[in-house]
Amino acid sequence: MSKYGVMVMGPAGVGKSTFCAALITHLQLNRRSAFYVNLDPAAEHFEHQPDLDIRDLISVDDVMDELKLGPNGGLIYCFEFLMENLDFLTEALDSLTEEYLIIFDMPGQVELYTHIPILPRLVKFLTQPGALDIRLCAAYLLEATFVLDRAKYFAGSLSAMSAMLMLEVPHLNILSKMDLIKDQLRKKDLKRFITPDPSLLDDDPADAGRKRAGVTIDPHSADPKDKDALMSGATFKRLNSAVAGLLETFGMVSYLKLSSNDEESVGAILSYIDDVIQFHEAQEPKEIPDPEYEDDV
Ligand SMILES: Nc1nc2c(ncn2[C@@H]2O[C@H](COP(=O)(O)OP(=O)(O)OP(=O)(O)O)[C@@H](O)[C@H]2O)c(=O)[nH]1
Ligand SMILES: [Mg+2]
Repeated sequence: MSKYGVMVMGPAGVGKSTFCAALITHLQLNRRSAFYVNLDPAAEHFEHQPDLDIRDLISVDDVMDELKLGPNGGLIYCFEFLMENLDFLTEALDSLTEEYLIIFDMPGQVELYTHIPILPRLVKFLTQPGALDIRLCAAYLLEATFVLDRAKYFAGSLSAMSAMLMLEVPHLNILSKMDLIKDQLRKKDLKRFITPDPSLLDDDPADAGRKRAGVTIDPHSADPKDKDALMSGATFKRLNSAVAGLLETFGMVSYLKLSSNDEESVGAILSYIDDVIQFHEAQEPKEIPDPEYEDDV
């Protein structure tokens, strides 16, 4: 029996847990079953109590105290510990039927997505045919306010693509917190961010702002405190163009829009999730009770 799941990932504070909560609420309202797995050992508050919680296996505070690690080292240790105790996941997930959407709420440390090969191992374990065999997709969130800073937006898109290449499961990129920017961008402009458009770097409002203010930048400034020079010099521009060119060449990244406080928006993302994991194909047709015959039984 197949199982179905989504792994909600992305940098710190992008709205992963809020999205998980909104998704669970939406599923409940639509009479669907969710199984919420918290894999963030440092998480503290939940709108919906997790059905399975990594904090019941290992506590990041204990790890930091006992092993004298900082928060990021502590998190990596917790994940290595989880990988050595995979029964913790198998025992809880094995009996779930195909009706459930298993929602994995991931931590925000970027180290987890880029520096170490733990996530690909975890995903392989969860999706392995003949074992848990979860049809899993990744939902990678990037905060929509990033589009207001072109360099940040392209760097974020590069991190999304890197996660995509690393995990090898169906992948949805999502611009979260759209409500924060919807009044600041015209629809036409937003389109250029939905699929990263390298020409965005040619009309960076930050450049125009500097020009208007008559600020001249010394791109060769040696003073590391001269952040404006570093972040707008010719070398930085070449780097951003290279990143934008790379994203265009691969042509893999495009975004869906999400406002977690808008149920319609959450529902739309859920239909994409359902589609990529082919959730509906596996559902048994449900028998709808017919009141005419109920009395005969
Ligand atoms: N305006 C707005 N704020 C949001 C939205 N989603 C989340 N937030 C806010 O963003 C902050 C961070 O949200 P979380 O859901 O905790 O983010 P996270 O990605 O789980 O954070 P970490 O687990 O610490 O990496 C909170 O203050 C949320 O209320 C959204 O769609 N719109
Ligand atoms: Mg969170």
